[in-house]
Amino acid sequence: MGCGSSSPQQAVPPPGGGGATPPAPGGGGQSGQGGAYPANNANASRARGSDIAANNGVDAELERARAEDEGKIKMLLLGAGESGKSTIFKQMRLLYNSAERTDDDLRMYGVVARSNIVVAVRKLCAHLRNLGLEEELDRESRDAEGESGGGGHSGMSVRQAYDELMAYLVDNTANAAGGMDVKCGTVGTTSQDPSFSIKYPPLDDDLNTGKKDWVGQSPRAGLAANNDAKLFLAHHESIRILWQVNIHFFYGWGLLPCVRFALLESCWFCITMSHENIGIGDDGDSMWDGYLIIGEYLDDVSRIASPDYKPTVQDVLIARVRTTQVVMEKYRIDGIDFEVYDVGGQRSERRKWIDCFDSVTAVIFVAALSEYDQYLAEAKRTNRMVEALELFRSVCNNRAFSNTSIMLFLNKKDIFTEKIMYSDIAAQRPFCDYAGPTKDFDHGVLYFIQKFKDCLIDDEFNDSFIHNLKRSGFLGAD
Ligand SMILES: Nc1nc2c(ncn2[C@@H]2O[C@H](COP(=O)(O)OP(=O)(O)OP(=O)(O)O)[C@@H](O)[C@H]2O)c(=O)[nH]1
Ligand SMILES: [Mg+2]
Repeated sequence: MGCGSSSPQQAVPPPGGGGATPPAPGGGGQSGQGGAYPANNANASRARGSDIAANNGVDAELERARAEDEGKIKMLLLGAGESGKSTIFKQMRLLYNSAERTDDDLRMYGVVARSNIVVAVRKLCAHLRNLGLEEELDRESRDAEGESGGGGHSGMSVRQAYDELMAYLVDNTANAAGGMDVKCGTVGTTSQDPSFSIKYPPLDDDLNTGKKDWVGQSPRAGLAANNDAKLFLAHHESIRILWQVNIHFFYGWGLLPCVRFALLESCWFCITMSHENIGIGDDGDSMWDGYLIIGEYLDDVSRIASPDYKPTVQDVLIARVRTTQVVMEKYRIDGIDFEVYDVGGQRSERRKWIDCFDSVTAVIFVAALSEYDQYLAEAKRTNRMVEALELFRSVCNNRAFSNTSIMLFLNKKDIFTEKIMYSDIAAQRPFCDYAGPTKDFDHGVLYFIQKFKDCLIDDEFNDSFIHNLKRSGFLGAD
């Protein structure tokens, strides 16, 4: 999504974090070495005395830290990109940290939610066009509008909404600038009405009310996300209109056939081909996660567009921000101190992992079950599940974790359930040895569990360490 390194949690400093800190006065290793301050004997012995006192202080401090460390549980969330680590991290925070998120955090997530919607809608519109479905969109939406009585209070048709979104979100053929009236309708067919103009809102003001937008901008969300959030505010009505005829897709009804087809195709597209081909840049995220955003955010566009909008707990949970820093949260659960670390999973992020490999009590390895037929954002020919297995192998067999418990969390079960209905496991080259029945959840899960077990050199992996996560309560193992 390209929102930059905007995690709201505590960022972890590099190892030996005090490296850049100036030496404490009197505590430096150079005193008494005939350095900058020559001392007489009395001074020298006083200096030695203070050295000893300082050393004792340091020793006591180290001892205290060691004792503290001994009772502390340090947990790492590891796994490939987009496997769901940060979502679990956020879920843990919900369970164990009662502190409210700061307004600064919420503003960041507000920007991210809005930009997530734009990214998903951008992909959807681009695929509708790439698949030559514009005519169908016209026809089907006219039928649907006939039944529902039109596009809502703006009077815009679905096709006009689509054309506006194509122009502003996909093609950038209509460039918006703060506070200027701009024309729309440079692409497409039906919205080339020159009277069709929209006002691009100045940053913090709602288009219609002029009211200050609570979310505004968030430097922590990164430039791209802020720009997309601005686009969202300018075009949320079109997004709503395009979506309203598709409401409740997730519950199995109401989606225009062409939009449903584009959604499914776009998922296949991301699975089987490179994002580059669709010419809208590669945010590195799969359309399947766009699915979730489409399913959960898009029904709520008006709320999210409101100037009073403050992200809810659920909005924060599903907001997708690629992790680019190691972040840590501390909890105290039943009198035991926990430190939980979240890391970025994409290949370029993994070199930062080593910074937190010291004295780890437990690793939670997160793998998305649904990724068996998807390819990496950062290496388009590598199957995501194969990558997860390789990564798991290297984590389990890493000497740094020889005394560490490793738990495997199998995530995105909801997507897996839906996907196996039409994406055969055995049809994927790396998993052509799958001999179970098609469309069978249990056999599919057992097959992948065995694949993970096969990664272990010794066979000590205990089944109780394997968890399937529920979609709605991510941490509930079943
Ligand atoms: N449908 C569904 N989506 C999920 C689930 N878990 C996570 N997601 C979505 O998957 C996307 C990626 O999740 P993240 O938690 O950001 O993944 P990550 O492992 O932290 O990714 P990196 O930070 O890039 O390493 C987000 O859009 C989540 O909302 C799940 O169980 N089901
Ligand atoms: Mg993350």
